[in-house]
Amino acid sequence: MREACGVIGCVLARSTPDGVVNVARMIYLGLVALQHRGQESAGIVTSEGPASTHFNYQKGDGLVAAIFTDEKLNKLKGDMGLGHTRYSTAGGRDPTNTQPFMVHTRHGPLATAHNGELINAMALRKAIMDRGVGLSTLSDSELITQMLSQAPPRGEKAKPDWGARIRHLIEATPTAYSLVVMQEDKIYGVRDPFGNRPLCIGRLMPLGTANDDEQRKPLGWVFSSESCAFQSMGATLMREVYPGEIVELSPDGVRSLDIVPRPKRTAPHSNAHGDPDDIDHETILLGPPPAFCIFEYVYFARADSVFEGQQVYSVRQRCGRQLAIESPVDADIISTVPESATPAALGFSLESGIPYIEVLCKNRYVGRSFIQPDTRSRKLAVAKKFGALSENLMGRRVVLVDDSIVRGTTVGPIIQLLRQAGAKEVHIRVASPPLKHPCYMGINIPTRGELLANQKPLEELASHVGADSLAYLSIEGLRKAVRQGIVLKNNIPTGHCTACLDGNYPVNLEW
Ligand SMILES: O=P(O)(O)OC[C@H]1O[C@H](OP(=O)(O)OP(=O)(O)O)[C@H](O)[C@@H]1O
Ligand SMILES: NC(=O)CC[C@H](N)C(=O)O
Ligand code: SF4
Ligand SMILES: [Mg+2]
Repeated sequence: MREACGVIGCVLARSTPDGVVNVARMIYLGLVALQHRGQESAGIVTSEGPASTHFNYQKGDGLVAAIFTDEKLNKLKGDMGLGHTRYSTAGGRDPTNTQPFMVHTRHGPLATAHNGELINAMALRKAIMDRGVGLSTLSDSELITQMLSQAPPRGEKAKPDWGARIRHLIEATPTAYSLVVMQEDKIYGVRDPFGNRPLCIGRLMPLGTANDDEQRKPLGWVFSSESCAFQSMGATLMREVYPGEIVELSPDGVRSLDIVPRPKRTAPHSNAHGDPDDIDHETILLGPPPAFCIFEYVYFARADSVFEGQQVYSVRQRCGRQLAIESPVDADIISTVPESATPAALGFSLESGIPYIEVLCKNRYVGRSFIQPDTRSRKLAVAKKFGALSENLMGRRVVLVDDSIVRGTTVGPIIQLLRQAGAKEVHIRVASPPLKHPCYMGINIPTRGELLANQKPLEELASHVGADSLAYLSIEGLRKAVRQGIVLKNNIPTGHCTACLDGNYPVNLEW
């Protein structure tokens, strides 16, 4: 499986003295924390203020730490900026698709960074080209940048109305996107009305003082795909951007401009915390439920990130507990396929009372996913990533928990490895339901045929991969584990996309 992208936006407070915070370095730290979301390319764009005729930018291929040398970071001057770390879903790996995207508009430079995939990209592309606008890439994210560079159909008075432009974009494309948009001295954070991809707001705080955010003056404000980035930046989580919400960060603070519900619109004002304070719940409740990607909980996000008021780690642990209830095994030890499955394996162990013991040593220098062209390379890729802890395994009946099976690239060779190292039995327990349908919303889940769960009937999968038994968590079990810890302010409704599991896409696909 491939990850989603990671986005960052950062604005310094007007009162922050020069030289106290280096924005480019803050964004860099945030991107390093979001590295698990994309490993193909990354970029940072900074602005030196509303009077500037251009933005400063640096982009490159590969991992964040390798791209942004001291020399490059020193060139990124300015008190606000955007960052992006990419896994391509549209337009391929070509360097022209590396984000953030930038264009010069009638009102100065504009930059955008996008996590997700526009489900109606083809139609939007055609509409933009029909207006005589040329596009320079095949990326869906360029379409967003182009649409925002034009006035909305209702027109504008003397100045551009960025809230109205973004609202028009949201109305034109229902999902899937979390965006950061920089223009003049503002950064806008936007989640699509289904809230399919994550985005949260943080306060950049002075370091080494008491942990009382309300009493201290923030040094600035940040957007991030995941809250795990805030700790690395010395920021604290304020809240998530709500589905359909447009939030503005400026040197003066955080302001909620609008929430575009599914399907009607309200216009809330915001209080001192940037929270919308007059949400029209009736209108929001009338629409279909939100569709936050449930796989953020299962696999994509870092375990210390918080979504919907709960830490991802706790959800994964509850998935493991639920799996132990649904598919118990008589065994000697419970173990994990490091890393993202570890909380689920611990949950399985706690629920079953069977001890948790590590059986695989993971090479920390091998990245998350390893897509190799042929079977031999794939098997060797597993050997490259994992070594067996044979003394923990010898003669034992092992339950091996993984968070998900996509192509089955990992599971088969690992079972072989454990047996060769002396395991007596290997039982596979998967802490998510079978993946049967492709994703069109920003995650590269392959075609139906490539998905292991579609290759054999469930009863035959264990012998197909060489396990003594194999069982998945049920869809209801996953939903229960996710819903149990949700804590939301303002009674905003919740809902999760489970399309890759049950084929129920949040919107009608146009093809
Ligand atoms: O069935 P497959 O096609 O092999 O894909 C599933 C595996 O890929 C992921 O791990 P990954 O190595 O990407 O990341 P991790 O180290 O965070 O677990 C996931 O956690 C599974 O282990
Ligand atoms: N993984 C993502 O979120 C990708 C964003 C965008 N569709 C791109 O391909 O650049
Ligand atoms: S189809 Fe699956 S991976 Fe894609 S958004 Fe929905 S839950 Fe997430
Ligand atoms: Mg894994």
